[in-house]
Amino acid sequence: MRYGDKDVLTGLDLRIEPGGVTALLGPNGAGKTTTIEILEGFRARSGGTVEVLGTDPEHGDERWRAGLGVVLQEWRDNGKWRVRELLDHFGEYYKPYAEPWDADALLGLVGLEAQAAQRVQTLSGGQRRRLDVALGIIGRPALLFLDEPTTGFDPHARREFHELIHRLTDLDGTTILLTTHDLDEAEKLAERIVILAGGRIIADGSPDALARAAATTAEVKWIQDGTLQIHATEDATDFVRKLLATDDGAVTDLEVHRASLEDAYLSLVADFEAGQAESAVDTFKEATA
Ligand SMILES: Nc1ncnc2c1ncn2[C@@H]1O[C@H](COP(=O)(O)OP(=O)(O)OP(=O)(O)O)[C@@H](O)[C@H]1O
Repeated sequence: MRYGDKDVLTGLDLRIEPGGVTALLGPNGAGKTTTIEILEGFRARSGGTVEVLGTDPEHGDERWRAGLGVVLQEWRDNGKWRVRELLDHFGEYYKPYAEPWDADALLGLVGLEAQAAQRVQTLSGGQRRRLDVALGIIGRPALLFLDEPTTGFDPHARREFHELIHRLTDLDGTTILLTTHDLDEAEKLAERIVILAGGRIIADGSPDALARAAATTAEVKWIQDGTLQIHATEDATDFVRKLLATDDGAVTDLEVHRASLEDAYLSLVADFEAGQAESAVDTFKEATA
């Protein structure tokens, strides 16, 4: 994908099997929204091949679109509608292609029964987001896209939303692709995490596999002659053994810190924000290779 003369996605190669939750993770501006907009058929790509539910999104017809659920980052339309009426109305659109959710059953699923008769514009942020999800799944999509679904949520609303996502994945075998820049959220929700940075995928795997891969580098810190020393090593035990064998008592305050996936990811984001995209990607890849 290229905007003007700026390449935003370069060589992104991704295949997602049906079922489960995949999180597309990456720092601000990594290209997550661009990627899912291309997959949703909302944005024309500059090149490459894309197939979603067996169809090129650029040529997807209404039947194809009815198989997708889309929850965009933010939208504020339909404020005057009442919640249940809006769901009934949207459900009608799906009838030629699918048996849509019954509005009341769906309100129960997303926890908005008490707001059924309320106008959309009077909902809280978290309630509005749950309505967005209800609208996204009302046609029982095979594939649901969620773009940064919990941005702006307080911790309680975030936890409730995570429970909702878990309930959804148990239903109808819905496949979910969500974007987030919150690693913690990705680890909680997804079976697979795909990290996008610098226009390409720099890590791809289960949260456990990525965490194990990232934990290979350890940081050893100590004070010697009043000066803080830091050394990164893959074999901390061997390094420490050699250090202490030669220290003559000058080494104090020895600490070994094993890098977590979060450490590797946070340093990637910090380097990105400092404009050091290339070296950030290389360091992260070394840590998770
Ligand atoms: N319509 C556009 N025209 C020009 N550049 C764009 C356009 N849309 C996005 N970009 C640029 O493309 C890059 C990727 O943007 P995108 O919104 O896909 O990132 P993102 O990973 O979703 O970021 P965020 O986490 O901030 O939402 C950014 O550098 C952005 O400035």
